[in-house]
Amino acid sequence: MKPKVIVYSRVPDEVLTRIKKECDVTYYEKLTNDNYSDFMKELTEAEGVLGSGLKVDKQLLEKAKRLKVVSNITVGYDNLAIDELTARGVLATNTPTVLDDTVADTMMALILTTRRRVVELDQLVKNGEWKDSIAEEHFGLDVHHKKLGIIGMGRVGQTLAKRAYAGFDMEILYHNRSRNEWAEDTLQAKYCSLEELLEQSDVVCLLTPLTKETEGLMGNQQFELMKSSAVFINGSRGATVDEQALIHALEEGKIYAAGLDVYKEEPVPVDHPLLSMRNVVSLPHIGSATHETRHNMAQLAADNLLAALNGASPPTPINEKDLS
Ligand SMILES: NC(=O)C1=CN([C@@H]2O[C@H](COP(=O)(O)OP(=O)(O)OC[C@H]3O[C@@H](n4cnc5c(N)ncnc54)[C@H](OP(=O)(O)O)[C@@H]3O)[C@@H](O)[C@H]2O)C=CC1
Ligand SMILES: O=CC(=O)O
Repeated sequence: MKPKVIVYSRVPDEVLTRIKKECDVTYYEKLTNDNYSDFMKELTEAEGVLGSGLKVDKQLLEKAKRLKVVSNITVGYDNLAIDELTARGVLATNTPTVLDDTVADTMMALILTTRRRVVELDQLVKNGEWKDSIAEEHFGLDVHHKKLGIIGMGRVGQTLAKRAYAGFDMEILYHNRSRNEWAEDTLQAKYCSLEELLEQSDVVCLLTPLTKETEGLMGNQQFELMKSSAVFINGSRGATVDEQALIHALEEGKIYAAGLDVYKEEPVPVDHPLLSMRNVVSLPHIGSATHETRHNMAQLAADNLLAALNGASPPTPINEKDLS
């Protein structure tokens, strides 16, 4: 008998067909209030789930007695209670590496749009406010030859650093808990304390995972250390930033602008104060959202799911080594 699997996010037809060849699939393009109770019923029999964004915690796992694998179609896995999964012998997998270039491109886009005021000036043209040659009040700030400080110099961080160093002649600073020798050797990246990085950088880009340690990592004290001409970019998770502190820093001119792909609450409410600020560029969590990359992520998630259900080692496991 084929193993029962739930795919709870939209995946390309080709990927779904591949999973269906080996599994008995229940497919929800997305979970909603209307289908959630059906999903929970299916979960009691499921051996595998595949999708993005589902909060997999103790409560949910208590209902999912037959579960063998949770295949996340994201690299970040702060939605998964890894200790609970491991304690139950459930394998968790994610989709690292295949999205690095696309997410780094998104971060570069936020850096350029915030410093060069691209969105604001686009609005000015479309509103018919371009009456004369643009004067100083609309000038932006350079990106090239400036200092880029990356908090979280991992796979995505170093892919961004490569672009900034080779394409924009930027000087790279970074802060991690451990050293990234590749970035130091190849990009002359300079390892800094968080405080040094914040004080010196013209662009601060946050790319850590969301963990107990990184929750609220950027607060009043941290924004206070930044240059008033610096921009802050968040590509990690919304909860790594105290949003009230960010609003305060922007209102008081303590920083120049912010480029955000992630928010504490997603979708971010339309009346959120950050959305009414002229110097905030806001994206709807689209770091990896290109056709090509989302396709590759879904393929990798399917590879992980099918390997785990076949008793093989999945390509990108999270907790495999902790399962006995
Ligand atoms: N906006 C989007 O669409 C996307 C968002 N992301 C987010 O980016 C995150 C990073 O992805 P990826 O680069 O693949 O992950 P990696 O694990 O490769 O990199 C994470 C980096 O963060 C550092 N880090 C972890 N904890 C801390 C800490 N407490 N203080 C300082 N640095 C820390 C790690 O270094 P060390 O262990 O030495 O501290 C590591 O270098 C994801 O977890 C996800 O949240 C990723 C893809 C798309
Ligand atoms: O936020 C996206 C991810 O892949 O993590």
